[in-house]
Amino acid sequence: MHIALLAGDGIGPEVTAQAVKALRAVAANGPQFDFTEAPIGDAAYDTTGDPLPEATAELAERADAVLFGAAGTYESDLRPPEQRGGHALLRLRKRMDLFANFRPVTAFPELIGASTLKREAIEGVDLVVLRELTSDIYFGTPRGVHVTNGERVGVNTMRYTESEIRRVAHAGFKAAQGRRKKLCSVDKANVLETMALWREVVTEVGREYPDVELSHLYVDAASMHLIRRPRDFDVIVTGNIFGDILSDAAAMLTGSIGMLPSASLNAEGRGLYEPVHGSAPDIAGKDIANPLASILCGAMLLRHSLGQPAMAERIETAVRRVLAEGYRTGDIMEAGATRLGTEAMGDAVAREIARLAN
Ligand SMILES: NC(=O)C1=CN([C@@H]2O[C@H](COP(=O)(O)OP(=O)(O)OC[C@H]3O[C@@H](n4cnc5c(N)ncnc54)[C@H](O)[C@@H]3O)[C@@H](O)[C@H]2O)C=CC1
Ligand SMILES: CC(C)CC(=O)C(=O)O
Ligand SMILES: [Mg+2]
Repeated sequence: MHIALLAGDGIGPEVTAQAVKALRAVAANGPQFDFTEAPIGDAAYDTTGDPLPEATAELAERADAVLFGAAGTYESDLRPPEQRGGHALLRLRKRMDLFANFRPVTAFPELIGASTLKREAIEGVDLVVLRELTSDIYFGTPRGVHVTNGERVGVNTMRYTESEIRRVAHAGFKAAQGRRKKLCSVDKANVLETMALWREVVTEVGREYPDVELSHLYVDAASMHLIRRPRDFDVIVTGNIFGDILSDAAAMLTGSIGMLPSASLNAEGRGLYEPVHGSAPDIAGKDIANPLASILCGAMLLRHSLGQPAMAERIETAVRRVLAEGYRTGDIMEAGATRLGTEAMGDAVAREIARLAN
């Protein structure tokens, strides 16, 4: 089984190295994985002039699955889009048609104390943000900056076609059917025509899933309810920009953004697995980033792309055990715990995986 490894920028290479460690540990007595590395983001732009070289895109398309780190830095974010590290990821998502981005938000009991929120609010939180990933204001045209009446005008276009909404809605209802059968669609239908269409189409699709309880929230209120009563949510389906923002907020229910993995899937079930966090330039190169989001991406990859649910579970159990033993990276540190660096946390998880195999 062939995994394309696109580590990218900042903490991307540090955390994906730990995910690879976990995947190698879990495969020690079973099918082996071949990893092929390829450049993406600033690292690729600096050497090839393109943040998404054609060879990288082709490798990602050919592989059984893609393990991605993070792309972009604050410097490259200010360049024209085609030179930005982060833009490379948008292009790859579009090219592979990875429209369904599943972002599970699980409050590990061991980490309740690491959250800034009250225990009563987050105990038992288990929800999924399903973010549409290939359309919306991130891709709509016209876009750009032009001069009108002597001043600069920035333009982006929020745009959704009916079929784009329909397919992600189906993915949301199906995901809810496999869970607690509740789907909350988040939009801004009171102000945006795009989002009025979103609500209409999700409601239509909902008629095909009478066993799923459908609710709707506006994104502003949803962000409040998500923090106030997170346990009420099962699956949240939303557009690209709202899902981007809501999932970072939801990360704090788990203690840290360093805990959130994600799977970006297309209609054929092909997937790219990426932590929800970015390249974190403020902590890059210091061996302090939390690798658990990336390691948990490895588990999602095994489950969704490689058909290895037992192996996926072994990685997840190992993560839980390491947390139960009191090991923490700085972002989830609490009194009485043992602080580990990125590498040491990866080693601890790999060790636990090996123990589980015996
Ligand atoms: N998927 C991707 O490749 C993404 C790339 N980006 C890019 O990353 C760069 C930084 O963006 P930010 O807005 O600062 O978001 P970020 O997610 O990289 O960092 C936000 C904050 O969370 C912390 N953090 C993130 N991941 C962590 C981890 N694993 N362990 C411990 N702490 C962690 C960082 O230190 C920082 O304080 C930008 O250039 C941005 O464009 C941002 C989001 C996603
Ligand atoms: C494409 C990324 C740079 C934007 C982001 O924050 C994300 O996809 O979560
Ligand atoms: Mg984001």
